Amino acid sequence: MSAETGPVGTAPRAPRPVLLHALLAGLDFDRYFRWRRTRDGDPFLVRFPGFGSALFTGSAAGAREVFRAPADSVRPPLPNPIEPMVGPSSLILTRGAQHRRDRTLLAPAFHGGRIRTYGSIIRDAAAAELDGERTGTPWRSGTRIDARAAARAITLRVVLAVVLGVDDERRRDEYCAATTEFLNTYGGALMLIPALRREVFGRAPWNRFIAARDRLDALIDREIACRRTSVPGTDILGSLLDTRYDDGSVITDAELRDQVRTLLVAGHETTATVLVWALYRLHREPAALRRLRAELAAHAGAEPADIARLPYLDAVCQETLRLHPPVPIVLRRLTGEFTLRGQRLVAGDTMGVAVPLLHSDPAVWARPRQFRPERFLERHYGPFEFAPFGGGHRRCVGAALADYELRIVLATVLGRARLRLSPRFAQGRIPISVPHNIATGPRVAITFDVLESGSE
Ligand code: HEM
Repeated sequence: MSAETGPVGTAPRAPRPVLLHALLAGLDFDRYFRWRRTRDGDPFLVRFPGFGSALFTGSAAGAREVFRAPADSVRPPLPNPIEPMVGPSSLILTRGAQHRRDRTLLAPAFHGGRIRTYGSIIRDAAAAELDGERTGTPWRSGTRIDARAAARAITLRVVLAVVLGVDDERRRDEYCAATTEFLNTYGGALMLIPALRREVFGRAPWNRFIAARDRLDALIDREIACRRTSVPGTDILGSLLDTRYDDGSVITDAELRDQVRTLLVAGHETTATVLVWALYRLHREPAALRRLRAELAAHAGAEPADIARLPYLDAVCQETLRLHPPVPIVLRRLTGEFTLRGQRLVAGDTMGVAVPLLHSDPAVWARPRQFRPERFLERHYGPFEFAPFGGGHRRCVGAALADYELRIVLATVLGRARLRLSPRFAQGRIPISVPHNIATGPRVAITFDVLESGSE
């Protein structure tokens, strides 16, 4: 529900004390959501101080209702914590006719056939990280790897190549530095407390964020200006410059800048987080790791497109996305009346899918807390049971790229290196997930020790 209107009709009230609930959700939202489902059933209302409330469902029946809501009856909630990062023209934030128009422009650049041409770029990006191109330190036995830093470096390299065609070292370094600084200056506090978004004598966190965003925008603007006067290129920017809206007009520079920034942000932290969790889970489950290694060994030297089709590799990626969806909540704000799981909502109310709950619904998933990729070989799960990329008319536009990238990077890393979780992570509790910019990921930096690597 909107903060202004409060609950209507039969909809439940936000639990009190509000701040205590916000604190519990902030400390470990996964656990908080599970507790709320057990206590209140499905759906339940959660209040986000500063952003209003949302009625959440974590069931397949509820997800079906949310994802099937007519496109004109919903829009993204505003204010939105990521708005300063992606900008007002971002596909993530636009609605109605503008969203339809931009989606039609962007979606073809992410179709499966197009994505498959990026196979060698993805494999080379993973290999470059193992060779130590970024750090100067190749993965050799005895090296300790910070999995998030390594995964981010790989996925940033991929997204820069795929979206902007960046393939030379100088430009890559420039973009990597600007994007990383941009992301690092937008911490959890700025994201969740809008009151902090103000300039204070040029020294506040907000000032640093604006300066970093300006630096990244300057690079993007330079790229757009250069491409407008030359051959557009085969990357996603090229395809956006080359395409016209249905009325014959072209995308403006300001809109293009927001879309490019969106793709850089949405397209690498998310995938990087899943890679970290996949490596972590596999190294905690020796049988799964053995089975995957055997499958990869049987297809050593295969083309990326063939690797990406391997069934157990596919199951491992799906099971990781099930247990650790990097975008754990998917929200829709209503423009008219709607009924979610029997609860009446009105215009301005917000409803959402709690993806971790959907992915652990005992009615669908046997032993849901267990990492068991085999479940994806035994049964097909429908789009309202398994929805790491959301659903309906706003389903993640980069899903095919992310799926392809996950499989090829994982295969390249496991094919070239033998790793061991550092002793502190090898046993004990699974780290909790917290928001990192646009995605949630492990709160602590998970590290691996390299036992053996193709770089030696
Ligand atoms: C494992 C990686 C990823 C995950 C789990 C993920 C997940 C999601 C989710 C849950 C949504 C919201 C969908 C909804 O509202 O129903 C979304 C939207 C979006 N994602 Fe992804 N994403 C990933 C990777 C990517 C990549 C690689 C790109 C592009 C390079 C991308 C670009 C976008 C964009 C532009 C949207 C907004 C779509 C719209 O509103 O029409 N994502 N993503």
